[in-house]
Amino acid sequence: MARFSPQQSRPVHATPFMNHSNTSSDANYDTANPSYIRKYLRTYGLTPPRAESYETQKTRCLAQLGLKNTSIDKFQYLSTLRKNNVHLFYRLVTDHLRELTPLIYTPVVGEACQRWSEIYQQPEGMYLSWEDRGNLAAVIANWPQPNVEITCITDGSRILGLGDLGINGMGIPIGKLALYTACAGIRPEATLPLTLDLGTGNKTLREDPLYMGSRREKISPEEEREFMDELMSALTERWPGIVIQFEDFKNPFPALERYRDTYTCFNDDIQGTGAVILGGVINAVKRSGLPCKDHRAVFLGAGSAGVGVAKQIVEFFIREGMTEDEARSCFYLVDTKGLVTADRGDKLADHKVYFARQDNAGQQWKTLEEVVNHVKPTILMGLSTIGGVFTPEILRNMADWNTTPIIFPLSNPSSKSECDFESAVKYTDGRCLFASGSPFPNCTFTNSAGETKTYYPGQGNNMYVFPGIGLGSILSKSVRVTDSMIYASGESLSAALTAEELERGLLYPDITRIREVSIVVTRKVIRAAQNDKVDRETHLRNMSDADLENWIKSRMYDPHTEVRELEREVGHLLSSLGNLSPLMNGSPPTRTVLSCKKVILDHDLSCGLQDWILSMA
Ligand SMILES: O=C([O-])CC(=O)C(=O)O
Ligand SMILES: [Mg+2]
Repeated sequence: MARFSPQQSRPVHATPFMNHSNTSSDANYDTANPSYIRKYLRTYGLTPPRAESYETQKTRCLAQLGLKNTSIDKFQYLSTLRKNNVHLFYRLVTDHLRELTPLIYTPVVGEACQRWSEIYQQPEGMYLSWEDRGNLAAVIANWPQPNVEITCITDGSRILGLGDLGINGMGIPIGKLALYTACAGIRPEATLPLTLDLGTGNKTLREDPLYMGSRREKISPEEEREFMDELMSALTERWPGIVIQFEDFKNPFPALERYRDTYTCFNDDIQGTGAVILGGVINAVKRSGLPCKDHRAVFLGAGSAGVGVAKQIVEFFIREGMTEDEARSCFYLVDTKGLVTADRGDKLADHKVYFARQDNAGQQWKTLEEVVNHVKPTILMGLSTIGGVFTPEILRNMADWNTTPIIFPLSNPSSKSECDFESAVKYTDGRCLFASGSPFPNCTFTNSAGETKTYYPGQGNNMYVFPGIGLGSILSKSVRVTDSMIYASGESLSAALTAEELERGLLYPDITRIREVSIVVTRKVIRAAQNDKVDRETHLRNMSDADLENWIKSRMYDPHTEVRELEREVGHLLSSLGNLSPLMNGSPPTRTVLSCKKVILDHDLSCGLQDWILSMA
């Protein structure tokens, strides 16, 4: 089926779902379409007469966005734009990544999720409930797009650092997949946002009359496993090879362990966050001038992200020549009970055991302050979801102990960040190497030597790697997402900075270059898949790096060329139609008849030759 068929464009839509934002159907009403395209699409007369340039459309959209007073108003405006004109939405986002990603993704998406049931306006993505078990394949069959390549799934049980938001977490899969499209060019209609309604432990939500999910308590882990087994097989049955990203599960380890060897899946919070921080840490360690073995890292937060990040850095230290034990001993994880030690007296969750300290000689440190004073770390990581917990005193101490303290407050959204950029710069006298999960503005600061400078924060957000992990897995047709593919995404990110970015002291590439960076990340992910022999698109193995990058680029959706694609398609159709008349004399070759038949069927043409051609084939 052609992408833009007249059938889809008829004002009477077959199902209400035809309008959801992951279809391109409403782009048929693009005010940029010239009149012959409108006639072909049968939308002529249904939009204002003038065919506009993108510049005009952009001016109008940005002006309208500027009239919205609150972040939620802006979020909703952009959601509606995505629904009404998906290509225009992505043109705007790719042209204004710095300004618009915070509105469609972290941090505003966090507020949108908190208020999802209140602000809900239109269907986007799929919701699957515990009540649907046994019938998941039938429900999934309702999704109107035939060629889904990637899905992002949440059960809403740990949305960013905001806790259990139940089905209100839907903003997250939608936001993540919008970045897959904007940053890595995965076609919008090839993405499926998926939220599982498996109950919620959030009593306030269960009692909220507007809450749109089921009122049950969260199902048991055994029930969840049964549901997930059915879901994984239903998804791959309908879309063989689909890439499955798990997101914001309260306990993400069981699903990852259970499915990582049998499905093309990964967990963004463990692996994506791990890889993106790896990328920033490689650069920060280099910048610090200290060898890996002299680093000591305190992690506040020993959940999925904390452990995921620490493990990626252990791998980096090992690759730099340390033994695994030496590498592991550089890490001090702190949870709500204090430093994670083997003899603390409580039963440690499985994922914490690897990092439990054995060298504490029976002593326990209960608070972050105590641990930090004991360890005097070179690296301070925040994955705790406790806003402001990196106090001025802790930051000052970090600056006393280190020439270039590495400070990464990674919790999202901004309100949960362990400190803001300005405080980090101020209390370390401008010497910190900084990255946060959510964006912060630049700041200008005069240090104790009287030098005034503009400082640029790093945004160590997984948006730098997950688009490339996803695209690399799709294009290489990987049967699994291996550890080396994840590592490669972070390592390639660290090497992607330009000379100018290094000069500015950045740890991550400028966000405006993210599409370019995603191509490099994708190439490295594909190469890692090839090394691990999990790729099924084996003809890519023999391509040079330059050819592979060009090929990746050629496979990426570019919202700016969509109108031209449509013009090409219609041009092709018109010339095919032009070829029909000579066929009336004598019997045409079968190949020509078949191609005409295809044109007719694809485009639902009702021309006079239709019956004749169909009868010949
Ligand atoms: O969504 C984000 O910005 C990063 C992330 O995965 C999380 O905080 O859970
Ligand atoms: Mg997440």
